[in-house]
Amino acid sequence: MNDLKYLSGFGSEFSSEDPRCPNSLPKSQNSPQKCPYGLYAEQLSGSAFTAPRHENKRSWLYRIYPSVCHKRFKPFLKGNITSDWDEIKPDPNQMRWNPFDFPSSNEKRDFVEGINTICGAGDPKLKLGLAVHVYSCNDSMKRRAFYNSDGDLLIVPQTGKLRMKTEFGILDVVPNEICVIQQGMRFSVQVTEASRGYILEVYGRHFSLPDLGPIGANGLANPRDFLTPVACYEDVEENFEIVAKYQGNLFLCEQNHSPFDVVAWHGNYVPYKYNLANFMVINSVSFDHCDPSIFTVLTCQSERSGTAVADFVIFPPRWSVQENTFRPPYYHRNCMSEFMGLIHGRYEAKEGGFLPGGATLHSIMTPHGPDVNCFEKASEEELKPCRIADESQGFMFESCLGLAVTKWGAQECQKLDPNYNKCWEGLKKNFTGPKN
Ligand SMILES: O=C(O)Cc1cc(O)ccc1O
Ligand SMILES: [Fe+2]
Repeated sequence: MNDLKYLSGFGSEFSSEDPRCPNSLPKSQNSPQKCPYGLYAEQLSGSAFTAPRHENKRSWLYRIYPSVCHKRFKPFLKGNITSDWDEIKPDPNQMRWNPFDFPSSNEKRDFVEGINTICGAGDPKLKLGLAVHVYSCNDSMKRRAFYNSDGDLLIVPQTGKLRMKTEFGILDVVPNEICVIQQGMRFSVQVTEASRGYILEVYGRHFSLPDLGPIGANGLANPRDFLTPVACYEDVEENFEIVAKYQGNLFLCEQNHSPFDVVAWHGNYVPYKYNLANFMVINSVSFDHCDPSIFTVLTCQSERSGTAVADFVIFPPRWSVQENTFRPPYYHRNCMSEFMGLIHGRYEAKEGGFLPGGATLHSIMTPHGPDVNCFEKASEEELKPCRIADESQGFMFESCLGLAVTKWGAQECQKLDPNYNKCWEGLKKNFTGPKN
């Protein structure tokens, strides 16, 4: 199973049949009196039935058993997932986390047990807001599947390949790729080594591609580079656990068959992956530093136009050519929250201290920008065309909401770097004008 097949496109109407059951998709209707091969028809709705056509999302799944064939849910008390944003007092300080730990080798932890919430805002009950989590695991989910009833998960692996077995088929996701598993979709994560990464969860709308405006019809993340799996069922009648995240808490129920029993499906509500190396980078070729929104891969919009509950932005390898310009990120204060992670390499504004597998949070209006070394180097360097962020990939989850840090993020993970502010302490006074 190494040559997985994928369907290409973003937001397309796809259809897929497992080749072991030709003609398993009903023709020209969704719900025939009897489905081919004795399958059950089941609709998975990702939008209100009545949502406008351009936002209307649903898929039809043709499966061996309908999903309702399961026992009752009970609380599942593992990991540190939460949507309680009042665990600790607010703290506007710049925050930097050292790389998060892998599980110790004498402990077995699967993906769902290994999710820890760092920060977030809003309420899954109101379908508004987001959460940022990190995961760290060393065991595959065996006869266990997970689904999130609270929203969509954008998963950013940092170490280790994830084999995402979903109801729609199988996706392999390696570091420098991302995947999105949308609300309600069942999946199971298989790993082959200690694995770690980041998760952006959005409670409200689904992710969309940013508008391109004057860029034109092509560029940034192109729709054809988004890949969706093909139908691949298993007919296994054994005990399976279904873990659900519901209103910020985990629950577990059992059933006597595999949830990955979908023989055929069609629709526009699907899981997908994207390779960040396919991002077509657009940037300034004259002077000045573009705002990082120019690197937006996916956005989850709020009701306010042009304002995101969460943007997923990357800092990809590229040429830097601006003339007469301080080329790294400018010093700034932002009305948005900025959570950053590093997949590999180094981030141009902070060559030390911000490490792969770690993170930073610069909260609303909290000042930040290049560290002392970066400022001094970039103020003096000869402005030849040069590659930046080569062999590197940083990213940002940027949100219009104020993010609260959880108890795990602030205390229990023990990764906060108390010396983060020192990186700006040596900034000198270079002022040459009169005193008053
Ligand atoms: O703070 C950061 O490092 C992220 C960032 C990058 C950039 O190029 C411009 C603004 C910005 O917030
Ligand atoms: Fe910033």
